[in-house]
Amino acid sequence: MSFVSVRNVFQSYDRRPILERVNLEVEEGEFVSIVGASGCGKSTFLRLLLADETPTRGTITVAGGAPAREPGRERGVVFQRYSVFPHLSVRDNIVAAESFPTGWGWFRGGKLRAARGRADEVLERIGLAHVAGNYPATLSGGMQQRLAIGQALHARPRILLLDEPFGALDPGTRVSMHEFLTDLRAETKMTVFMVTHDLAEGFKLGDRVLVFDKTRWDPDFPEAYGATITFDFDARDHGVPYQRILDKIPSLAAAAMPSPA
Ligand SMILES: Nc1ncnc2c1ncn2[C@@H]1O[C@H](COP(=O)(O)OP(=O)(O)OP(=O)(O)O)[C@@H](O)[C@H]1O
Repeated sequence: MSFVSVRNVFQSYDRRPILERVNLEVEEGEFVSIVGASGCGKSTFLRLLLADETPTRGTITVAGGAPAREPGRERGVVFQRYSVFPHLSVRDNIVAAESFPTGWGWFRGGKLRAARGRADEVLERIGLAHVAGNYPATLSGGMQQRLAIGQALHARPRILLLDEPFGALDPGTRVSMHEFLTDLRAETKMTVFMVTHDLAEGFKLGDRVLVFDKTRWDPDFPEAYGATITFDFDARDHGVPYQRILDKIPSLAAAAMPSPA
Protein backbone atom coordinates (compact mmCIF):
# COMPACT_ATOMS: atom_id res chain seq x y z
CA MET A 1 0.00 0.00 0.00
CA SER A 2 1.42 3.38 -0.94
CA PHE A 3 1.68 6.27 1.50
CA VAL A 4 -0.51 8.80 -0.33
CA SER A 5 -3.27 7.32 -2.42
CA VAL A 6 -5.39 9.49 -4.72
CA ARG A 7 -8.27 7.49 -6.17
CA ASN A 8 -10.45 8.76 -8.97
CA VAL A 9 -10.58 12.33 -7.67
CA PHE A 10 -12.80 14.98 -9.29
CA GLN A 11 -13.11 18.58 -8.15
CA SER A 12 -15.67 21.09 -9.44
CA TYR A 13 -16.58 24.60 -8.37
CA ASP A 14 -20.20 25.62 -9.07
CA ARG A 15 -20.43 22.59 -11.38
CA ARG A 16 -17.40 23.80 -13.32
CA PRO A 17 -14.98 20.86 -13.55
CA ILE A 18 -11.41 21.74 -12.55
CA LEU A 19 -9.91 18.29 -11.98
CA GLU A 20 -11.18 14.98 -13.29
CA ARG A 21 -10.22 11.35 -12.80
CA VAL A 22 -6.99 12.06 -10.92
CA ASN A 23 -5.25 8.88 -9.76
CA LEU A 24 -1.89 8.83 -8.03
CA GLU A 25 0.11 6.60 -5.71
CA VAL A 26 3.06 8.12 -3.86
CA GLU A 27 5.53 6.33 -1.58
CA GLU A 28 6.63 7.82 1.74
CA GLY A 29 9.67 10.08 1.25
CA GLU A 30 9.06 10.77 -2.44
CA PHE A 31 9.43 14.31 -3.78
CA VAL A 32 6.73 14.98 -6.36
CA SER A 33 6.95 18.08 -8.57
CA ILE A 34 3.76 19.31 -10.24
CA VAL A 35 3.71 21.42 -13.40
CA GLY A 36 0.96 22.53 -15.78
CA ALA A 37 -0.60 25.52 -17.46
CA SER A 38 -1.74 28.45 -15.39
CA GLY A 39 -5.20 27.86 -13.97
CA CYS A 40 -5.31 24.10 -14.68
CA GLY A 41 -5.88 23.19 -11.03
CA LYS A 42 -2.45 22.59 -9.49
CA SER A 43 -3.15 24.67 -6.37
CA THR A 44 -6.58 23.08 -6.15
CA PHE A 45 -4.88 19.68 -6.08
CA LEU A 46 -2.56 20.85 -3.26
CA ARG A 47 -5.57 22.09 -1.25
CA LEU A 48 -7.16 18.66 -1.67
CA LEU A 49 -3.94 16.99 -0.48
CA LEU A 50 -3.89 19.39 2.48
CA ALA A 51 -7.52 18.40 3.22
CA ASP A 52 -8.40 22.10 3.14
CA GLU A 53 -11.10 21.02 0.67
CA THR A 54 -12.93 17.75 0.12
CA PRO A 55 -13.06 16.41 -3.43
CA THR A 56 -16.39 16.43 -5.26
CA ARG A 57 -15.77 12.75 -5.98
CA GLY A 58 -13.09 10.23 -5.10
CA THR A 59 -10.81 9.84 -2.09
CA ILE A 60 -7.37 10.86 -0.86
CA THR A 61 -5.91 8.74 1.89
CA VAL A 62 -2.62 8.91 3.79
CA ALA A 63 -1.01 5.79 5.25
CA GLY A 64 -4.18 3.84 4.66
CA GLY A 65 -6.22 6.02 7.07
CA ALA A 66 -9.69 7.44 6.51
CA PRO A 67 -9.87 10.49 4.19
CA ALA A 68 -9.06 13.61 6.27
CA ARG A 69 -11.80 16.19 6.72
CA GLU A 70 -9.56 19.09 7.69
CA PRO A 71 -5.85 20.00 7.65
CA GLY A 72 -3.90 18.44 10.51
CA ARG A 73 -0.36 18.72 11.84
CA GLU A 74 0.81 15.85 9.66
CA ARG A 75 0.45 18.16 6.61
CA GLY A 76 2.44 21.39 6.37
CA VAL A 77 2.08 24.02 3.67
CA VAL A 78 4.19 26.87 2.27
CA PHE A 79 2.86 29.38 -0.26
CA GLN A 80 4.67 31.58 -2.78
CA ARG A 81 4.34 34.68 -0.64
CA TYR A 82 5.84 34.40 2.79
CA SER A 83 3.04 33.58 5.16
CA VAL A 84 4.85 34.69 8.30
CA PHE A 85 3.41 36.87 11.07
CA PRO A 86 4.77 40.41 10.57
CA HIS A 87 4.14 41.52 14.18
CA LEU A 88 6.12 38.64 15.72
CA SER A 89 9.88 38.27 15.91
CA VAL A 90 11.55 35.59 13.81
CA ARG A 91 11.88 33.38 16.91
CA ASP A 92 8.26 33.86 17.94
CA ASN A 93 7.12 33.06 14.40
CA ILE A 94 8.51 29.57 15.00
CA VAL A 95 6.96 29.43 18.49
CA ALA A 96 3.61 30.39 16.95
CA ALA A 97 3.84 27.45 14.58
CA GLU A 98 4.02 25.21 17.62
CA SER A 99 1.55 26.91 19.93
CA PHE A 100 -1.35 27.77 17.62
CA PRO A 101 -2.13 24.29 16.30
CA THR A 102 -2.40 22.99 19.86
CA GLY A 103 -5.39 25.25 20.40
CA TRP A 104 -3.91 26.36 23.74
CA GLY A 105 -3.24 29.88 22.51
CA TRP A 106 0.07 31.60 23.22
CA PHE A 107 2.52 29.82 25.54
CA ARG A 108 3.45 31.55 28.82
CA GLY A 109 6.11 31.28 31.51
CA GLY A 110 8.18 28.10 31.49
CA LYS A 111 6.31 26.73 28.49
CA LEU A 112 7.18 29.84 26.48
CA ARG A 113 10.84 29.67 27.50
CA ALA A 114 11.02 26.01 26.50
CA ALA A 115 9.25 26.71 23.19
CA ARG A 116 11.67 29.57 22.45
CA GLY A 117 14.57 27.19 23.13
CA ARG A 118 13.14 24.71 20.61
CA ALA A 119 12.57 27.58 18.15
CA ASP A 120 16.24 28.56 18.45
CA GLU A 121 17.23 25.02 17.44
CA VAL A 122 15.05 25.32 14.33
CA LEU A 123 16.54 28.74 13.53
CA GLU A 124 20.01 27.29 13.84
CA ARG A 125 19.11 24.58 11.37
CA ILE A 126 17.65 26.99 8.81
CA GLY A 127 20.46 29.51 9.20
CA LEU A 128 18.43 32.29 10.83
CA ALA A 129 19.75 32.14 14.41
CA HIS A 130 21.53 35.47 14.00
CA VAL A 131 18.26 37.29 13.26
CA ALA A 132 16.08 35.53 15.88
CA GLY A 133 15.04 38.81 17.52
CA ASN A 134 14.31 40.68 14.27
CA TYR A 135 10.93 41.28 12.70
CA PRO A 136 10.32 39.52 9.35
CA ALA A 137 10.15 42.83 7.45
CA THR A 138 13.87 43.32 8.09
CA LEU A 139 14.73 40.02 6.33
CA SER A 140 15.38 39.40 2.63
CA GLY A 141 12.80 37.48 0.56
CA GLY A 142 14.89 34.30 0.72
CA MET A 143 15.23 34.55 4.50
CA GLN A 144 11.49 35.12 4.94
CA GLN A 145 10.79 32.09 2.79
CA ARG A 146 13.25 30.03 4.84
CA LEU A 147 11.34 31.16 7.92
CA ALA A 148 8.03 30.07 6.32
CA ILE A 149 9.53 26.65 5.56
CA GLY A 150 10.97 26.47 9.09
CA GLN A 151 7.49 27.20 10.48
CA ALA A 152 5.93 24.46 8.40
CA LEU A 153 8.65 21.97 9.39
CA HIS A 154 8.43 22.76 13.08
CA ALA A 155 5.18 20.82 13.31
CA ARG A 156 7.14 17.84 11.88
CA PRO A 157 4.65 17.18 9.08
CA ARG A 158 4.84 13.87 7.28
CA ILE A 159 3.77 15.65 4.11
CA LEU A 160 5.07 19.05 3.04
CA LEU A 161 3.05 20.92 0.41
CA LEU A 162 4.85 23.70 -1.45
CA ASP A 163 2.92 26.03 -3.76
CA GLU A 164 5.50 27.79 -5.92
CA PRO A 165 7.61 28.38 -2.83
CA PHE A 166 10.48 30.04 -4.69
CA GLY A 167 8.45 31.85 -7.36
CA ALA A 168 8.98 35.31 -5.87
CA LEU A 169 12.74 34.94 -5.35
CA ASP A 170 15.61 36.09 -7.53
CA PRO A 171 17.58 33.34 -9.37
CA GLY A 172 20.57 33.37 -6.99
CA THR A 173 18.39 33.05 -3.89
CA ARG A 174 16.44 30.29 -5.63
CA VAL A 175 19.56 28.19 -6.05
CA SER A 176 20.49 28.53 -2.38
CA MET A 177 16.87 27.65 -1.44
CA HIS A 178 17.15 24.51 -3.60
CA GLU A 179 20.21 23.44 -1.61
CA PHE A 180 18.44 24.28 1.63
CA LEU A 181 15.39 22.19 0.70
CA THR A 182 17.52 19.28 -0.57
CA ASP A 183 19.44 19.20 2.74
CA LEU A 184 16.29 19.40 4.85
CA ARG A 185 14.69 16.68 2.86
CA ALA A 186 17.65 14.35 3.28
CA GLU A 187 17.44 15.02 7.01
CA THR A 188 13.69 14.63 7.53
CA LYS A 189 12.67 12.03 4.87
CA MET A 190 9.41 13.90 4.36
CA THR A 191 7.07 13.33 1.48
CA VAL A 192 6.97 16.54 -0.57
CA PHE A 193 4.57 17.86 -3.22
CA MET A 194 5.79 21.02 -4.94
CA VAL A 195 3.92 23.06 -7.55
CA THR A 196 6.30 24.99 -9.77
CA HIS A 197 6.20 26.90 -13.03
CA ASP A 198 9.87 26.15 -13.53
CA LEU A 199 10.29 22.80 -15.28
CA ALA A 200 14.05 22.70 -14.63
CA GLU A 201 13.39 23.25 -10.91
CA GLY A 202 10.78 20.48 -10.97
CA PHE A 203 13.26 18.01 -12.45
CA LYS A 204 16.15 19.16 -10.30
CA LEU A 205 14.35 18.68 -6.99
CA GLY A 206 11.72 16.05 -7.77
CA ASP A 207 11.88 12.25 -7.87
CA ARG A 208 8.87 12.49 -10.12
CA VAL A 209 7.42 15.27 -12.26
CA LEU A 210 3.66 15.21 -12.82
CA VAL A 211 2.10 17.21 -15.63
CA PHE A 212 -1.51 18.37 -15.24
CA ASP A 213 -3.41 19.08 -18.44
CA LYS A 214 -6.78 18.62 -20.10
CA THR A 215 -7.19 15.47 -22.17
CA ARG A 216 -10.44 16.71 -23.71
CA TRP A 217 -10.99 20.16 -25.11
CA ASP A 218 -14.14 21.79 -26.53
CA PRO A 219 -13.20 25.01 -28.42
CA ASP A 220 -16.77 26.31 -28.02
CA PHE A 221 -16.83 25.62 -24.32
CA PRO A 222 -13.28 25.75 -22.88
CA GLU A 223 -14.51 25.19 -19.34
CA ALA A 224 -16.35 21.96 -20.18
CA TYR A 225 -13.58 19.66 -18.95
CA GLY A 226 -11.13 19.50 -16.10
CA ALA A 227 -7.45 18.59 -16.02
CA THR A 228 -5.83 15.36 -14.99
CA ILE A 229 -2.31 13.91 -14.74
CA THR A 230 -1.13 13.47 -18.33
CA PHE A 231 2.53 12.61 -17.66
CA ASP A 232 4.34 11.13 -14.68
CA PHE A 233 8.09 11.36 -15.33
CA ASP A 234 10.78 9.60 -13.32
CA ALA A 235 13.27 12.34 -12.43
CA ARG A 236 15.41 10.32 -9.99
CA ASP A 237 19.16 10.61 -10.38
CA HIS A 238 18.49 13.03 -13.21
CA GLY A 239 17.04 9.91 -14.90
CA VAL A 240 15.23 11.78 -17.64
CA PRO A 241 16.97 14.82 -19.04
CA TYR A 242 14.11 17.27 -19.12
CA GLN A 243 15.46 18.94 -22.24
CA ARG A 244 14.97 15.66 -24.11
CA ILE A 245 11.40 15.55 -22.83
CA LEU A 246 10.83 19.10 -24.05
CA ASP A 247 12.17 18.11 -27.48
CA LYS A 248 9.77 15.17 -27.54
CA ILE A 249 6.74 16.99 -26.12
CA PRO A 250 7.13 20.67 -27.07
CA SER A 251 3.67 21.47 -25.67
CA LEU A 252 5.12 20.85 -22.22
CA ALA A 253 7.31 23.94 -22.48
CA ALA A 254 4.20 26.08 -22.85
CA ALA A 255 2.36 24.09 -20.18
CA ALA A 256 5.13 24.68 -17.69
CA MET A 257 5.32 28.41 -18.17
CA PRO A 258 3.00 30.96 -16.59
CA SER A 259 0.67 32.43 -19.19
CA PRO A 260 1.36 36.09 -20.01
CA ALA A 261 -0.48 38.42 -17.64
N1 LIG B 1 -12.66 28.15 -4.34
C1 LIG B 1 -12.84 28.30 -5.64
N2 LIG B 1 -14.05 28.61 -6.15
C2 LIG B 1 -14.24 28.74 -7.49
N3 LIG B 1 -13.28 28.59 -8.41
C3 LIG B 1 -12.05 28.29 -7.96
C4 LIG B 1 -11.76 28.13 -6.57
N4 LIG B 1 -10.44 27.82 -6.45
C5 LIG B 1 -9.93 27.79 -7.70
N5 LIG B 1 -10.90 28.07 -8.60
C6 LIG B 1 -10.72 28.08 -10.05
O1 LIG B 1 -10.16 26.82 -10.39
C7 LIG B 1 -9.23 26.98 -11.47
C8 LIG B 1 -7.92 26.34 -11.06
O2 LIG B 1 -7.28 27.17 -10.11
P1 LIG B 1 -5.90 26.78 -9.45
O3 LIG B 1 -5.49 27.96 -8.63
O4 LIG B 1 -5.99 25.47 -8.79
O5 LIG B 1 -4.95 26.66 -10.74
P2 LIG B 1 -3.37 26.61 -10.84
O6 LIG B 1 -3.04 25.57 -11.85
O7 LIG B 1 -2.76 26.47 -9.49
O8 LIG B 1 -3.06 28.06 -11.42
P3 LIG B 1 -1.73 28.96 -11.35
O9 LIG B 1 -0.67 28.19 -12.06
O10 LIG B 1 -2.11 30.19 -12.11
O11 LIG B 1 -1.45 29.23 -9.91
C9 LIG B 1 -9.15 28.46 -11.76
O12 LIG B 1 -9.95 28.75 -12.87
C10 LIG B 1 -9.70 29.10 -10.52
O13 LIG B 1 -10.32 30.32 -10.83
